[in-house]
Amino acid sequence: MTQMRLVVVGASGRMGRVLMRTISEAPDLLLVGAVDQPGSEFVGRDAGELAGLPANGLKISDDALTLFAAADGVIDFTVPAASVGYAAFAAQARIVHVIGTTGLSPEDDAKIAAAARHATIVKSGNMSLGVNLLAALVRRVARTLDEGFDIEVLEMHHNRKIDAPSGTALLLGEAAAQGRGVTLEENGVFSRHGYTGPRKAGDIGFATLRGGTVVGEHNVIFAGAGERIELGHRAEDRGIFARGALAAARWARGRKPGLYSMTDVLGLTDF
Ligand SMILES: NC(=O)C1=CN([C@@H]2O[C@H](COP(=O)(O)OP(=O)(O)OC[C@H]3O[C@@H](n4cnc5c(N)ncnc54)[C@H](OP(=O)(O)O)[C@@H]3O)[C@@H](O)[C@H]2O)C=CC1
Ligand SMILES: O=C(O)C1=N[C@H](C(=O)O)C[C@H](O)C1
Repeated sequence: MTQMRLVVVGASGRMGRVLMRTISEAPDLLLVGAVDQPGSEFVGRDAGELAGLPANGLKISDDALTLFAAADGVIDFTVPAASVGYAAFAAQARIVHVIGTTGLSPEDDAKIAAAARHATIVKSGNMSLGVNLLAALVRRVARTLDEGFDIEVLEMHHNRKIDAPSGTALLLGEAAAQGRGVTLEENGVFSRHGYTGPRKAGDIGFATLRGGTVVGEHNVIFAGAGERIELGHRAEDRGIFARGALAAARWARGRKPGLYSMTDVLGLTDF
């Protein structure tokens, strides 16, 4: 098969740079475009140099649609409003769109689902193999344990992160809710402060820590009477997210339009 031609949007971001480096190491992938938002100081700069590589002659562009028209896929770790716009462009170009962006609202998700009528979209709050395997384990454990075990999701990230709780924490909370046969909308508790009263049986609690340069740490705690089960994941390097996103792009190539998750990509549906 020919090389898959990819555009990275949010190219100057923490993930954008790692993605461009990871693509340069993959013989089956070709970086054909690198995009930042109009007005960005990085537009016009060499994409290779931005990624810490030798110059590659590819200039950072703010014209996403033109680049999408000549590509097979786009890899997107940006901000919600940008990802919604890029999904519409990907639908116009009928290409693969891998979305790692977190913090999307239900309205954003509805627009992405609409774009998936024409684009092949893979979206996940965490693209790593480890976290998606963890989610499958959480679903399984939650199915076994009853409300005698309180479920709490704890996460820590670097001090530049702008959304909370993390997309991964929500993904893990959803897995716990699914396992228990309930919904996060009804059972999720996202903040506690002041005179809260005792914990309600069946709640799925979230706690958020921010500080330093932590790439991403998640723990799901099942706290019972006299014992506690803890399942966790520590991301040590953003390369795990980039490799997962590129695996998703390869998997989605040639697949019919639709909205897919990393569970589909990794074949964990029946776990
Ligand atoms: N699913 C997963 O596995 C992972 C998800 N993430 C998520 O990915 C997202 C990005 O994370 P991170 O790289 O750390 O964040 P950064 O802030 O470092 O990068 C985001 C980039 O997107 C750019 N951007 C903003 N708007 C646009 C636009 N309209 N077009 C193009 N680029 C735009 C920003 O540019 P500017 O600075 O000019 O605003 C910035 O360069 C977050 O939502 C994060 O939670 C992160 C890691 C893993
Ligand atoms: O913003 C980040 O950095 C990360 N975001 C994702 C999330 O919100 O879960 C994934 C990863 O944990 C890093």
